[in-house]
Amino acid sequence: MRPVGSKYLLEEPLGRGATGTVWRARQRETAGAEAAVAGQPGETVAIKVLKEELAGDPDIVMRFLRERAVLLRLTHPNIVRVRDLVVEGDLLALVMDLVDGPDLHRYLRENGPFTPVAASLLTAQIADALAASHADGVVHRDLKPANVLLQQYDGRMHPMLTDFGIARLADSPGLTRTHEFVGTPAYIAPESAEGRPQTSAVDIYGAGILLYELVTGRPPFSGGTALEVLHQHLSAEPRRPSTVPDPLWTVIERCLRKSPEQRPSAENLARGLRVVAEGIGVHANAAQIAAAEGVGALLAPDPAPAAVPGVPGAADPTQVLPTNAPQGAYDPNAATSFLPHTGGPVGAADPTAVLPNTGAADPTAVMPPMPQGPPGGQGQQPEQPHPWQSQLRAARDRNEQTQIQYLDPDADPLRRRPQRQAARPQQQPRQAPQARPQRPQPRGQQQAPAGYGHPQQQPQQYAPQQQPQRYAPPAPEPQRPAREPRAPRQRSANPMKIPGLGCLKGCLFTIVILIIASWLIYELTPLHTWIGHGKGYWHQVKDLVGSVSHLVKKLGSSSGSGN
Ligand SMILES: Nc1ncnc2c1ncn2[C@@H]1O[C@H](COP(=O)(O)OP(=O)(O)OP(=O)(O)O)[C@@H](O)[C@H]1O
Repeated sequence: MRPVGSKYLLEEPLGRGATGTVWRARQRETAGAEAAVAGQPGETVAIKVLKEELAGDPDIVMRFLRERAVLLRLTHPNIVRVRDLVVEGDLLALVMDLVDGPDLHRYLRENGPFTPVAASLLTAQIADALAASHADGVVHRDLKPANVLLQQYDGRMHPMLTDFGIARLADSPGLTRTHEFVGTPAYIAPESAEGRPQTSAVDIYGAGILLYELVTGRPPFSGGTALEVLHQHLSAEPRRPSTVPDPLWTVIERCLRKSPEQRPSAENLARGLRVVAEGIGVHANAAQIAAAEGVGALLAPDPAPAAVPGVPGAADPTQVLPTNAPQGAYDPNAATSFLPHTGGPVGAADPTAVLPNTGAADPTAVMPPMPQGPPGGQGQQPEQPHPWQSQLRAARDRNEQTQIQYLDPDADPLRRRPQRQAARPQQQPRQAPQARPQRPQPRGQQQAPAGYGHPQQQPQQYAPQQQPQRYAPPAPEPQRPAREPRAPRQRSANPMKIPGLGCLKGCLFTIVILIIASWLIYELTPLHTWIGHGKGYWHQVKDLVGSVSHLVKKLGSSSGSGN
């Protein structure tokens, strides 16, 4: 167990995000006066320990300290309370109330979409939290289901917005120097994607995406890469799913307006959603139905939206399309990313939309600093590729160089033995493996949080977005089984070993057989009386050998004298 400051002990990690790791922790002693909640020894809390990249930046530490008061004073029934901030050496940590329950992203994944009524009521509470924070001048900027925790009490689920101010902290001058900003591509408002000035309306856009995801199970904009998703935020209109009632669609559509000035205020959003929930419920009366149908009139924009101070590139309306592009199938629920800005017009990013496929990128990665262009990017030569494009190209080139291809073992120069043979036709690269099978979704009745209406009759199973066809490295060769230790060589049945004789062994054996056979024939037949006149076999053989050698000698001497 690791101590955090003198007052807390980290017990076990609850999860990891882009900005840090959240731990279940225990209070050792009562916190000092600087904490918003003193707490009691033994009390369990949640502590978000910020990443070293953040904690190691003096600008961020300064901002952390400056924002302390804002973070500690944000209290609302639908906001996870920050109890204390710990700055100690290179450690920055936020001590929060521990929420006993899943986050909304996990809940959706496990239970499928909500009914329109349940989705409206849940989002209304999130809008309440936003209204309170916007009134205090705090913009969340990273609204997404993973940042909504579902607290369970009294058998009900109660949404609690967390990670308030984290985006704001991470967006300190320390990071803006590097032309980066914080966000999650599936939930990023168009103005954030373009690096335009941001206001509290970015949270309304996030609420619209979240509401859409609650009723359909997926966010409205998807694509193969983060860049594609961002393009859609900028230019595509969300498609209306057939299951969404008219009044609810009016609310979603207004939240997802490209122009921030046309989105409702958080307060009006909360009110509108409650009117919709009443009007689309099965027990709605005529007046409620009529009110829901007229919800558009309630969704007035905020006349004085809270501005996001010090947004990178806020002064540069030409900055477009940031992405850290997890280049591979894009996960809409990827963690918050630090996204580098690009310069150049929107269209300039089009060629780079075909991004090199580097596989699953670490969604928590902080992109390397981008070289600074001229202030505002205004003076940039149109023909010069933006550093971001150059970086993409370099990554693509690297990829091409290191492309993995199946190599026929016979064609492998490291394995091939020098031998003459006709050139083989080159083997085709192997087919990419089939897409991974989808995880089986939990079946059975969907359980909506109590208090949010009944589950849908036919709960739509949440399914991850269809991943587009993409290059996949070939399947690794199946691992060869480890070679069995070689079995001791089988000895021949004939234990006799005559070194150097080789196949003569058989001849020798044949001669022995012939000798034995001739001996038997000589002894057992009348041959010995006819030929040998009673002499024994060996005697006869000796005589025979003697007369043969005599004959050979005689022949030799006669041929010698003849010469
Ligand atoms: N106060 C809390 N009480 C209990 N669990 C929490 C609390 N805050 C966060 N968690 C859990 O910790 C995990 C990580 O949280 P974190 O906010 O770091 O991740 P995230 O929101 O998924 O990522 P990102 O930083 O990209 O927004 C989540 O699964 C969340 O459910």
